[in-house]
Amino acid sequence: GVFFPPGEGMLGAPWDSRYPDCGGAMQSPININTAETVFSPQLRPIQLAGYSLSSKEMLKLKNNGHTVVLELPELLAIAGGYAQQYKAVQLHLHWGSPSGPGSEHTVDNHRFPAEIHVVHYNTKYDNFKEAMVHPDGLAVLGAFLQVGPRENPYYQQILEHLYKIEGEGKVFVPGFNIAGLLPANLNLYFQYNGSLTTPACYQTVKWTVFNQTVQLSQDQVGDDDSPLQNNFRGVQKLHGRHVLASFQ
Ligand SMILES: NS(=O)(=O)c1c(F)c(F)c(SCCc2ccc(C(=O)O)cc2)c(F)c1NC1CCCCCCC1
Ligand SMILES: [Zn+2]
Repeated sequence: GVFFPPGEGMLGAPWDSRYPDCGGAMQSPININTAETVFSPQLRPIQLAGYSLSSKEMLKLKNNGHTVVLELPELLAIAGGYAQQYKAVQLHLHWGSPSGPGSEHTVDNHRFPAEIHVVHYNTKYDNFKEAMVHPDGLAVLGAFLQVGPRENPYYQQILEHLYKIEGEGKVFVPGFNIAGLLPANLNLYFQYNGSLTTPACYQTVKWTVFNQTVQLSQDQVGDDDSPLQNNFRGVQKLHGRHVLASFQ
C-alpha cells in the first residue's frame, strides 16, 4: 500500500482529526537548516551494543503495507549518546519512487533518496507500547541512504528477501551486523525532540539523524516496480525547537 499524501489519512482526512498529536508542536520529520543548528559539545558519540547478531538468530522481516519492517531483538541497545538506556524494537525504511527521493528528514531542504529508522524504547518502561506514550520513551536513529558505486552487502541481507513479501507478508532472515546498515561515523549527528512520523504521531521521540550517509548501489535503492513507494511524511514546523549538532 502506498502512503497517503503527507499529513493525510487514508480517507483523505487530515491525520490530526483522528490523532490529535499529529497536529502538535513537536512533530517529525523536519528540515534541518544547518545554519541554525546549535553545536553542543556535550553530545557524545552514539555507541551501539549487541548490534552484531549471529546468523543463528532469525529476524522477522515484514511488509506492513506502509514500509518494510525488520523486527529486532532487545539484545541491540544504544549504549552511548543518550542519557538513558534504550533497546531496539525494529528498523524500517522510507523511500521515494523513480520520480523522486523519499527521505523523511531533509537537510538544507535537500531530500535524500531514502532514510533508515532504527527505533528503540527507554528500558525504564516495560515495553515499547508503554514507552511510546512517554516523552522520554523512544529514541530513533536515522540515516540517509545515497546511491554509490558499490552494492551494500548489509542492505543486501534485507533487500534480497523483499520479493518474498511483495504483498503484506513476512519472512525470516538470518542475523547479521545491523550496525552495517548505519554510517561508519556515529560521532557526527543532529539531535532534536520530535515524534513518530505516522499516526498516532506521539511526541515521544528523541531523534538522532546522522550527518554521514550510507551508500547503496542504484539497483538497491529501488526500481520502479517496488510495491511500496513514497512512504514519507512531509516536513513539519519547528515551533521554536532547536536542532543540536554534535559537531561544528
Ligand atoms: N517513522 S516511524 O518510526 O514513526 C514509523 C513510520 F513512519 C511508519 F510508517 C511505520 S509503518 C505504519 C504504521 C504501522 C502500520 C502497521 C504496523 C503493523 O502491522 O505492525 C505497525 C505500524 C512504522 F512502523 C514506524 N515506526 C513504528 C511506529 C509505530 C509503533 C511504535 C513503535 C514502532 C515504530
Ligand atoms: Zn520511520
